[in-house]
Amino acid sequence: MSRGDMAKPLLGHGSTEGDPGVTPASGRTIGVLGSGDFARSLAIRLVCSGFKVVVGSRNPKRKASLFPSAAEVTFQAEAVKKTDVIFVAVFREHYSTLCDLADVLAGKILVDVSNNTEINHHKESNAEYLASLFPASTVVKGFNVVSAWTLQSGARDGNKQVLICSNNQEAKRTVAEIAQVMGFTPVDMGCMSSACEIENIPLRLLPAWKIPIFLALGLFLCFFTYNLIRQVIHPFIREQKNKLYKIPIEVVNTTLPCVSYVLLSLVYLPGVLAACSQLYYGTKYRRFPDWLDQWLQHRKQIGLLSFFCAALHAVYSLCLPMRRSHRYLLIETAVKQSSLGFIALVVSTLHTLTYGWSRAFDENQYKFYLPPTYTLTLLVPCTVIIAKVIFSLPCIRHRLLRIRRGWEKGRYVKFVLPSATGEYSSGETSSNV
Ligand SMILES: Cc1cc2nc3c(=O)[nH]c(=O)nc-3n(C[C@H](O)[C@H](O)[C@H](O)COP(=O)(O)OP(=O)(O)OC[C@H]3O[C@@H](n4cnc5c(N)ncnc54)[C@H](O)[C@@H]3O)c2cc1C
Ligand SMILES: NC(=O)C1=CN([C@@H]2O[C@H](COP(=O)(O)OP(=O)(O)OC[C@H]3O[C@@H](n4cnc5c(N)ncnc54)[C@H](OP(=O)(O)O)[C@@H]3O)[C@@H](O)[C@H]2O)C=CC1
Ligand code: HEM
Ligand SMILES: [Cu+2]
Ligand SMILES: [Fe+3]
Repeated sequence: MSRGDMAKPLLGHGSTEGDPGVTPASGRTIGVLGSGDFARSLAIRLVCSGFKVVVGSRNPKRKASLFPSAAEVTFQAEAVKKTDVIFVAVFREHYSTLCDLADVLAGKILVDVSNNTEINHHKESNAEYLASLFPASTVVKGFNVVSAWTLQSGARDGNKQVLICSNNQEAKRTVAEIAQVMGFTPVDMGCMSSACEIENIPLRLLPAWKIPIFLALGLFLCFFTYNLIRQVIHPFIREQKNKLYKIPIEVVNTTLPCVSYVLLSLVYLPGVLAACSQLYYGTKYRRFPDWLDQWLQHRKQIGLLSFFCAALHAVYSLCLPMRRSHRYLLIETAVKQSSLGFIALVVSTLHTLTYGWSRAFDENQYKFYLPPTYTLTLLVPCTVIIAKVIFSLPCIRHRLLRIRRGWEKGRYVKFVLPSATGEYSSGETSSNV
């Protein structure tokens, strides 16, 4: 999705002077249908921004106490009569229950703030559905990208942008003004056909974390089981020693750095695979397979989870009663933490190599022939580092850099024979920097 057009605000400086027929945004009465979380936060925000607010509820008496006293809470039909801009803070599933209001809503602006629970769950967007239920009203899509929490806590933190779309320019302008008075930055997303895209935006945030979180949990489970066998089950079977007390702290604290470490290397592995693919096909214009594309896009989240596990490990370790021999390790790991990224990967690996080397050949360390966790965690990171070193060899690096600037192997082959005109004497001419 291109974000370029999201950056420009809809209005310059919230000027309303030019329109004689339009009441100045602030001081206007705004309606809110529904009395849920979003409606409440919206009402608070509107009141704070100087608007008069009328809330329409099916049960105004019971809900009135939830709203600021400056907001009027009344029956749906009553509320709608008092205003011509109404926020519909009701779930899509309940839109049809509002149909009785169609007459009073005629000619007014309805703002659809709804989100979806699944991407493209319905054929048409919620806003288009609302518009089809109320053909005499004007529907504007907006505000769904801000959460009830952001509305209440103010737009200072988090996203200040409010994406708006509608088929009616005038209505869109009115809603944009309201957003601006409320302290948001309205962004014009064009006509109603953009509503579906706008509704799916909040959902995209979750899938970005889904795969990395499952990955981290999966790794955690694997390493946990592995360490459990080595640290608890093995002593129990071989020496009849009960070491269950080790589970909550020691086993977890051995598992966390391993997960963190492997996750960190998984941040760099897709870049290596990308380079392999580009070198193999000799072009950067060939689309990667979907899994690699997904992986490249999830690197940031994987990296953050890795950092999170390392931080948790650090907290665990610092809270543990520390043996003297661990001081040395502590200093070293503290140094490790200060330099994040690829350097951290290399340093962690060097550290683990030196620390794990002696263990790798010590037979006592092989419980049930299972190598120490250290040795195991080294596999992926070492692959990544070796690959990175190989790719930094001048000849390969040069080729990779050329590919990433647009040079293509295919074209090189095609033009390698000097043509009659001598125009393409070398492959270099086809690289466009
Ligand atoms: C979501 C996503 C999808 C992608 N899909 C494709 C695809 O379908 N097909 C395809 O061929 N590529 C694709 N790319 C690859 C992209 O163009 C980069 O070549 C690749 O991601 C580089 O790997 P990296 O991020 O690990 O590189 P980094 O680790 O960031 O960089 C590795 C080295 O290469 C250098 N480098 C990186 N990019 C460039 C550049 N553009 N010009 C010069 N030097 C550079 C860096 O300076 C560094 O030295 C995709 C990238 C992403 C994020
Ligand atoms: N919560 C959030 O952070 C965000 C919510 N949204 C959107 O805002 C809308 C409302 O969300 P939210 O406030 O969280 O939901 P709630 O469930 O908290 O509130 C929904 C409200 O709808 C009203 N309503 C009207 N008709 C019906 C009906 N037939 N059945 C049930 N309720 C009805 C109810 O008010 P009453 O009983 O007074 O009539 C109820 O309080 C949704 O479309 C959601 O997607 C968008 C962005 C963020
Ligand atoms: C302040 C920060 C840190 C402190 C105080 C710390 C402390 C410790 C301690 C005490 C141990 C021994 C645990 C045991 O054997 O039971 C340990 C092990 C380990 N630490 Fe850290 N650590 C820190 C940060 C990190 C970081 C950032 C990494 C890298 C991701 C890391 C990777 C490891 C690894 C791989 C082990 C070995 C686990 C095993 O026994 O198999 N540590 N750390
Ligand atoms: Cu886009
Ligand atoms: Fe949709």
